[in-house]
Amino acid sequence: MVLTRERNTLDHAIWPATARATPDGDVAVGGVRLSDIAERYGSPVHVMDELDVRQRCREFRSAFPDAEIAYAGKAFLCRAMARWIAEEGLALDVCSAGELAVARSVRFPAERILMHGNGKTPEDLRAALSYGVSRIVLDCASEITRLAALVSADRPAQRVLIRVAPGVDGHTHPAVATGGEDQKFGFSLASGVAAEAVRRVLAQPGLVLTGLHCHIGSQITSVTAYQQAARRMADLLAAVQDEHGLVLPQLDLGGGFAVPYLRDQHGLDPLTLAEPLLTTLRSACEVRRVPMPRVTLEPGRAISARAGVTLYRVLGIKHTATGRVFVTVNGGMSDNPRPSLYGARYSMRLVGRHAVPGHRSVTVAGRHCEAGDVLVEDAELPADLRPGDLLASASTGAYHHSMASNYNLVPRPPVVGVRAGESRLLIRRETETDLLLRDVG
Ligand SMILES: Cc1ncc(COP(=O)(O)O)c(C=O)c1O
Ligand SMILES: N[C@@H](CCCC[NH3+])C(=O)O
Repeated sequence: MVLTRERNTLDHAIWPATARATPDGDVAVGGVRLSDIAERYGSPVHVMDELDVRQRCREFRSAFPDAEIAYAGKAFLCRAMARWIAEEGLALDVCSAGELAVARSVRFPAERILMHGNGKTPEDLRAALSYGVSRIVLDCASEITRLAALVSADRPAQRVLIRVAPGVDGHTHPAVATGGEDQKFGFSLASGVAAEAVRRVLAQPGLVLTGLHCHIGSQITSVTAYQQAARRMADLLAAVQDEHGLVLPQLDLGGGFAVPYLRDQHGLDPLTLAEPLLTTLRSACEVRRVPMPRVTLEPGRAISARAGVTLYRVLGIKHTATGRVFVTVNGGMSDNPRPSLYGARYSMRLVGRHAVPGHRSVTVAGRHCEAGDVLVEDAELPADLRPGDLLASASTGAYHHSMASNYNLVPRPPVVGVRAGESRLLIRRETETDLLLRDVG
């Protein structure tokens, strides 16, 4: 069997750190063959490379040694992930009582948890207070009074940050752009609403303002956008110092650092960002005569995306009258909604066997009842692809399982962790019994 080198290599920009192509056409991640994982746990199945996650955590910590790195749990959270994050010394950003429940179940240190959300419910706030999370990031005026009312007189004041909309364009997909004025997150800096939020928080005895926060969006490649946000936030730090004589010790610049999903795409790695961002912030603080605050960063995707691989079985191959070839797999928009939500592009690779030479461009479609349920529009796959073959999609560790749905009442796939030649179930496959449990009518 002849295989070109190009097709048998793995691009580690998008595949997990431990991924290796095996001589017989398979891929091993964490020392475990993907075809063995599909055999043992069924498909579709998400695979998470523990070492990849840990390495990404270490890269952030060494690029920003003085900063707090808070993993954004919305990208992917389960108990094992929360333990890895805690062990690597990161903090955790949660944005619901549900995410907090996972953190709580592994006793993630409350001192290292921040709670976010533009619409936190009273239940979210109560859960945060009851676990004693170190900071709650306030996002709208009514939340200031709601939280203050929940903080009882006999407990210590709650530390809070204020989320600011800094008016920065991160040049990303509109659905995940959160730095500008015309979106739902935060208090506007330009209109003075953020400065008014500071006044309101300072008037609440149950709340202690410890800093400011902004998050300009997700999948951002521009260092300049982060620099601009840092300057604008330094403006507000200075304004708070001037008006209230208050030095805020923390500045949370959010997450959003891009990762590549295809070999020709660019990401924004922590080492590239660190020096220009911190230099900009330091000099902005100097010019405005405010002390340099402690920086927090909140990477989600940049920690977990590349650790993930999703495996699918080919169910059928269809040739349309227009000449298009559809390869239908046993998953789709319920385990990966990103192509239909953002037009996100992915790769697909045959694993588990060698193909005879010869590739063609095909559309990999999901099993859901939507014409738009397409995972990859233009996958280069072997011409001898057949039903039963196993396909692997790389960079699926962030915003896949966490955004999965039960559309068409298809149970959500399991998540399997791999490390040092061993695999273990982290989240089991959802069953029809699970689905029926909620249906109590
Ligand atoms: C407040 C906040 N922090 C951090 C993140 C993590 O974003 P990303 O996964 O793009 O790093 C998000 C999501 O965009 C967010 O809303
Ligand atoms: N869900 C988005 C990112 C949103 C980040 C959360 N604020 C994605 O899949 O790219």
